[in-house]
Amino acid sequence: MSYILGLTGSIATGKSTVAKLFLSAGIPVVDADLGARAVVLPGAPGLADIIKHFGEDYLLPDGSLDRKRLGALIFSDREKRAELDALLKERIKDWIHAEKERYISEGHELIVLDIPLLYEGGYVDSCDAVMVVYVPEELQLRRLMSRNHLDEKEAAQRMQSQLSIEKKKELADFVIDNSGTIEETEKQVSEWLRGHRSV
Ligand SMILES: CC(C)(COP(=O)(O)OP(=O)(O)OC[C@H]1O[C@@H](n2cnc3c(N)ncnc32)[C@H](O)[C@@H]1O)[C@@H](O)C(=O)NCCC(=O)NCCS
Ligand SMILES: Nc1ncnc2c1ncn2[C@@H]1O[C@H](COP(=O)(O)OP(=O)(O)OP(=O)(O)O)[C@@H](O)[C@H]1O
Repeated sequence: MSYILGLTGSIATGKSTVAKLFLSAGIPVVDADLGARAVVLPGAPGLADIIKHFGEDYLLPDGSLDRKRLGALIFSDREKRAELDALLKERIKDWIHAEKERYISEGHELIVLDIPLLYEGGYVDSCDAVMVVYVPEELQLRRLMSRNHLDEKEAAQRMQSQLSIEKKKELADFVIDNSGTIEETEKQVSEWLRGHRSV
């Protein structure tokens, strides 16, 4: 039986950083953001749906999705975001499910599902437990502004498009505090692994 650990947080709290630590410990990670990109590749039905709904302005000259433009639209408009979610949700879910099943069939003892919208998207029942990567909101805002080169208003809008990190921390089975150094985060993940590797 595989143990399915859901890994989440809010935007820029450090999910990818923690996912890399699991990967380097040899644990398979299903990355929902990769799935979200796969379903809108040129030729994929997800991209056709987006263009039909939002228009050809959201295509780059090479035929790929203009992610920057679509991001600017959906992070500043709740209704548009709900429309995009409705177009992609099931396709992303199917992609995640297929990846999870592939790793289960390979007999992995522990499989991590790295899903930014794990709580919002209704993935809790797909996991045996959920780990939340936490930083206080003030630090989240600073890291998001710096990583994505956003001003404070744009970064705050993106944070508000998800359930707050404080709420996710309350819901979590396990919390990794990523407000210190990467080494401190690594220590918490190693400790968790020591306690759960043979679950
Ligand atoms: C709007 C898009 C094109 C912007 O692309 P961009 O390359 O700028 O951002 P990227 O995909 O790397 O996402 C960055 C982060 O934004 C957050 N995010 C993405 N989509 C959403 C959303 N619909 N609602 C809330 N937060 C979101 C996630 O934390 C994600 O990790 C893209 O985010 C997208 O297609 N979103 C819809 C798909 C989705 O729901 N993705 C989340 C996977 S569970
Ligand atoms: N412990 C840390 N110390 C300093 N910087 C960090 C730490 N952890 C992560 N970062 C930085 O913070 C930013 C956000 O981290 P990361 O990309 O892992 O977040 P994420 O939760 O995966 O984001 P997203 O929701 O957008 O996928 C990155 O620029 C990363 O390099």
